[in-house]
Amino acid sequence: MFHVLVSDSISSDGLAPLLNDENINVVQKKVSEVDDLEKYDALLVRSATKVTEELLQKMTNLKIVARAGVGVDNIDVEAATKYGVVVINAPDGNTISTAEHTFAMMASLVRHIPQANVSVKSGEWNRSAFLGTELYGKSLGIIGLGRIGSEIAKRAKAFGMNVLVFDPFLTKDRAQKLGVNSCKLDEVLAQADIITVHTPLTKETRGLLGKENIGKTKKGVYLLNCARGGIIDEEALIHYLEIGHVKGVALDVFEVEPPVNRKLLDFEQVIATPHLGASTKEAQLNVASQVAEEVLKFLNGKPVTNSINLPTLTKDIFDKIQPFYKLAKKLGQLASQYMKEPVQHIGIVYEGTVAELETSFITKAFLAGFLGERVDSTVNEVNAGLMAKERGISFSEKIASNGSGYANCIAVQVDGDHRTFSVKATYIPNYGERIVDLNGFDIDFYPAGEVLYVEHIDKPGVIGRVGKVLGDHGVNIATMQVGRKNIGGEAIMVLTCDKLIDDQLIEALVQFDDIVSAKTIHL
Ligand SMILES: NC(=O)C1=CN([C@@H]2O[C@H](COP(=O)(O)OP(=O)(O)OC[C@H]3O[C@@H](n4cnc5c(N)ncnc54)[C@H](O)[C@@H]3O)[C@@H](O)[C@H]2O)C=CC1
Ligand SMILES: O=C(O)CCC(=O)C(=O)O
Repeated sequence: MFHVLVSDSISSDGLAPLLNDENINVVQKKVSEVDDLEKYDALLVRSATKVTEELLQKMTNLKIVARAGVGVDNIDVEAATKYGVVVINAPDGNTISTAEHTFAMMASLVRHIPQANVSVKSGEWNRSAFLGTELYGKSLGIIGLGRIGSEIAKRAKAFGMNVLVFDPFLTKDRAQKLGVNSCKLDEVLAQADIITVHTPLTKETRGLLGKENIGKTKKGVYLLNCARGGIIDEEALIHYLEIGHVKGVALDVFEVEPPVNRKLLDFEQVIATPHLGASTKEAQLNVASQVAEEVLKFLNGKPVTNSINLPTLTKDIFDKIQPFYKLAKKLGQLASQYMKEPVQHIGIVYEGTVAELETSFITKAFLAGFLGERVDSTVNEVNAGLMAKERGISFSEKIASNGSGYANCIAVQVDGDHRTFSVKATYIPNYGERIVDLNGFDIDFYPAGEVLYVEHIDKPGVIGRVGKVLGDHGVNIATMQVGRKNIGGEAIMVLTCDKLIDDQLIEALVQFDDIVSAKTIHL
């Protein structure tokens, strides 16, 4: 008998596969009301239950946590991974509902429907107070064109809106297919009449619309957040509402839920819902049945698809693959940070001993590393292939014989909209990972920590200048490697540093004529 705890309100119809299984005992109670937490094999949550490390420590028999929804920011995925607990979600069950809710919020916002509703119900008939704006012909800025953003784009086009999108990972092909204009963030900010955010909450997106960026928007802009509290900074919003720069705001999500920032909610031109994006019968049935079926499969020893953290390989095979899996993931992070532009194709070639292993899993590890820099924490080797395809990135793998001269070698080429990036790496048992070729330059370094990548002309004094700039900024160099194709020609320098390299340091480096570019990469 398996014990399953459902600790948030999840559709009972959707839970039917679990409720109807006589080998499964389902308890529907809040975590705080359960005193035998240690007996449960599975935990099903929405966003109210916080799956903390402390809770995981108490649930000693727990094998799987299922999130009936998309965002897993209420689950400590790292701690779950540490305790060997699989975390799954239902990534697309609530996409349509959230897109429709956002659209409803947008229409309500520009036509003052919530305010007019309150006014009529209180006995007033004040038609002139609620003069609205048409959506037709307006420019809608969408930040984050994933599942939800794409559905909003389709609806906006049907309303005759001009759709401007900022998503650093949006390819030309996908933008063309959806009929949207792919823009830089500043272009969206400057041109959009209405801006809606649909990214996950990550360290890059927290405060994405903060004091500086909201300041770049048109006076009279409308802003919406139906993704995650914190992507639009609440204090900055208050400021721009107070000075009349922002005309109206629609919020479904808040930095703290329920919201504590009453000042924001007190503005007449702010409309709000209590995190209702996914609250439809359909979405709740979808996400509940998706996770119920996955949990049932998992408890019966079958592989699951929407796993956030753990791979589904046997330990024996995983142990052999692990060094290459770790290396491939780092290569993915390296390529993603180097490219910082839309990518069309990723080609991976395996040589030597690595080619005898389950390379499709290693390719997925590369994709997980690559997409993890761009999408959110829900990317892993289980879902990376699907996610890459969804984002218009094709990938291929080949097995080659010899060539590199190393006992094993992973060679990757990434083709972007404007350029190509290539890297070769090897794993030497008892020694470690080495990058042995970067963009066609022979090099040899251990990929870890803060990496400074400098493209320069091979001339005397360049290395000294770089060293001095780092010294002047208090950055200690741990290792340094140079590579060139011919004397006096193009060259690269790869330094690993003991401290974060900031934008000022990069600006100081690119002042020199012989330094073509400088980038930081965190591995
Ligand atoms: N209000 C609600 O009830 C719901 C809210 N959500 C939230 O909506 C978010 C988006 O959901 P999906 O569309 O399913 O996710 P998704 O993963 O399909 O799309 C996210 C998109 O954001 C883009 N992105 C990542 N970092 C970015 C950045 N710095 N700047 C611009 N774009 C960036 C990614 O490239 C991707 O295309 C979820 O992470 C979740 O937090 C999801 C469902 C319901
Ligand atoms: O469970 C809910 O209603 C919240 C949905 C959500 O925010 C998500 O799926 O990320």
